[in-house]
Amino acid sequence: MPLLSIENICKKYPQSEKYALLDISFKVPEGEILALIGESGSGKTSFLRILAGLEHPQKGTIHHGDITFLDSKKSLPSHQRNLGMVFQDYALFPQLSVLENVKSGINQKSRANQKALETLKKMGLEGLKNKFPHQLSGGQQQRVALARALVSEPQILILDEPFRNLDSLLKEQISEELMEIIKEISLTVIFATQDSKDALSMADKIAVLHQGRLLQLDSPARIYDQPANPYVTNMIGKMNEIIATPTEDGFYSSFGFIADPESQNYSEKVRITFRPEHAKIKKSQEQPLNGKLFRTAFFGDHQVVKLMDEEGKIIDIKAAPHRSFQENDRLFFTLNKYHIEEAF
Ligand SMILES: Nc1ncnc2c1ncn2[C@@H]1O[C@H](COP(=O)(O)OP(=O)(O)OP(=O)(O)O)[C@@H](O)[C@H]1O
Repeated sequence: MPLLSIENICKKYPQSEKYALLDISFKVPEGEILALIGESGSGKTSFLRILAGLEHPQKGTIHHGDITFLDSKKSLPSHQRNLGMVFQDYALFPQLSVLENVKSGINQKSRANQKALETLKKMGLEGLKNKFPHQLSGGQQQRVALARALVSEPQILILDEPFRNLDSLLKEQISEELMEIIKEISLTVIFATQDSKDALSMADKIAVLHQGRLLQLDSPARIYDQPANPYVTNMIGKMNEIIATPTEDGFYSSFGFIADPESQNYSEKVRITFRPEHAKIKKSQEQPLNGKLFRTAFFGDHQVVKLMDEEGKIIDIKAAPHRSFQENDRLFFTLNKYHIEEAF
């Protein structure tokens, strides 16, 4: 089983004072889909380019099974790493037809035409084979770029923000197609994204990058439920935070009382954090927790209710889409799941 093993990658660009990547180490088992998530400038593209052999770090090693991609003595040329790549702007050759573009992804020239045609067919692109990139929509260009990346049957697929330029409908369609292909051929995939929803829904593991450092690498569920620190928490969806004071049988907060014998384990103020879906708006007013309705935001299949305390602090609660609320209403809620930690 070729395991992709990355150790201690450090990258600093000339004329830059900061490291773009600092001591990045992790492993990706064969067939796993890993999402690299981080805001702009966190180092995602730099990492993918190093993995692809297009950029060289100051330090670090990369092995794929028993093949050395990179160590202190050598760097295997990109075309010998058996990987496919799709970058943000697709990088299709404008002067080449779709067929020629896909053929350019094949190193071995024998049967190149036949292979390229087979790949185009598999991806439903056969009818476009004589068109040029400027005659294609963004979604079609994306598919051609993907066809070119897959035509050589790589073992690793690298995608840099593959859905950035696509509208949400097309994004869903292409990501589903991509998942099907990936499952069929058991590819190892590493994709960069700034969108936590893409990372959570598509990846087996998520690696969170911040200022060139790897903050957490975990399954989507663990990253979501047990973020390692406040940065990861905020990167992956909304997390509400309430500061509360422990008493004998619970916690007092600006949104009311949270009955919980756990409070006995705390003597100082605590931070109570919870996701919007872990609170529930109740019809009954006999709940100790409540807030004034500040605003609702409608998302089709759900709405987010924003409640405010007396000090103007706002929390988000997910609610069914059809429930109607009036601004300034006092709404009562319960907490189903939350995390407690010392506040200071
Ligand atoms: N060729 C370069 N020369 C100098 N600095 C660079 C170069 N490429 C990237 N950097 C710097 O390295 C850091 C990481 O950039 P990188 O492009 O890897 O981040 P990113 O997470 O991919 O961002 P984005 O999502 O905007 O593409 C940034 O501070 C960036 O300015």
